[in-house]
Amino acid sequence: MPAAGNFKVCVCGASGGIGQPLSMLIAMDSNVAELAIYDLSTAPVPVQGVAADLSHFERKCKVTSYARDLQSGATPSEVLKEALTGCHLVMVPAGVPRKPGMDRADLLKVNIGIAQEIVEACAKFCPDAIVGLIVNPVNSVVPAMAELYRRKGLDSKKIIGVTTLDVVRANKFVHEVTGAAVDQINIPVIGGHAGSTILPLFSQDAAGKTVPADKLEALDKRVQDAGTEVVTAKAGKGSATLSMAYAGARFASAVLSGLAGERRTECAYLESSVTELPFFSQRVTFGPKGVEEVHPIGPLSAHETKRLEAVKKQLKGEIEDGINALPPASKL
Ligand SMILES: NC(=O)C1=CN([C@@H]2O[C@H](COP(=O)(O)OP(=O)(O)OC[C@H]3O[C@@H](n4cnc5c(N)ncnc54)[C@H](O)[C@@H]3O)[C@@H](O)[C@H]2O)C=CC1
Ligand SMILES: O=C([O-])CC(=O)C(=O)O
Repeated sequence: MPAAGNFKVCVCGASGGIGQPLSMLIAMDSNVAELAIYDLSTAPVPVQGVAADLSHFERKCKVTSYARDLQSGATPSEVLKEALTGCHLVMVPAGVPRKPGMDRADLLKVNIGIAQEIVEACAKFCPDAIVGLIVNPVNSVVPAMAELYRRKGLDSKKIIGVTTLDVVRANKFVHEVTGAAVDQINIPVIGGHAGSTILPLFSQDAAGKTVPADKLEALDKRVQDAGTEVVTAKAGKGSATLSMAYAGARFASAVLSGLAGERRTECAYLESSVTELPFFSQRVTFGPKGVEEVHPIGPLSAHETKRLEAVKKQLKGEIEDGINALPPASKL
């Protein structure tokens, strides 16, 4: 593993609403020496233009771009070979966002194919890299892509769903209710990343514990519905992009710091044995080899214990939906 400051990162879907600000924040991370960005030639902004723009930062990071022209017949693997070779971390915000009235699960059919072509290329060209999947529905896409890695004999714990935005939101909302310093709040959010599968553990944080009992349920519900709050406010023009880029950069920074030997802990969704479900989001410590420790859930309040049962019920079905949506092994 290279020393701190010498990592290569690829962002796939870099011209999109999340991809552009995420690429910007990653290019500013002092651990990143090279940033490769990838998108389709049909993206609203040419990815070459995003790279030209990013390459003017007064930062050491070298930025390269890769566009897949759908007319040329080039496969994702052909275009991604150079982008992915030597990568330590691949972030994937490529995919379709939801519109008002849709659930994240409605995106599975289209987004699983997008995730698959990128993850297949990661398996070929950077099988040891951590792959951070932002693309929705995280609850289903991550199990499917981890299964794809497993079938290829690769480490399925390299495939990680980015749920950091749920923690970021829970921290901000607790700050608003309690007035506690926002940088002192760290609410673990466990379970999954859709509706009632999102379970903030207010009882495990000093400020979270002080939320008045009569406000707890509404706060829990607000964290669950925060994505929809943004989708509704954007009125058909997309979902959270800026807060997601902020959260994605926080996740990327934790992974790269860990690889550099400075261990960091974040909540993340991956293959897990902390519950009877095969995939779950919980606190994870990133170290020099990637995922170093998957932490147990810890003590829960009565409200959280009750909610956990509902989380498991919904998440179980969404994990199965993802794995069932993956083409049979022979077609991979
Ligand atoms: N995990 C989380 O907490 C969150 C996840 N999301 C998800 O992130 C995804 C992206 O959202 P936005 O950036 O707002 O969408 P967007 O439409 O603004 O950008 C998506 C980008 O992906 C590119 N793309 C599409 N198909 C591709 C392919 N086959 N190969 C490479 N690039 C491809 C598009 O050209 C576009 O530039 C959505 O699925 C959304 O639901 C959004 C917010 C939070
Ligand atoms: O709500 C959406 O569709 C996007 C998302 O995952 C979020 O903002 O948490």
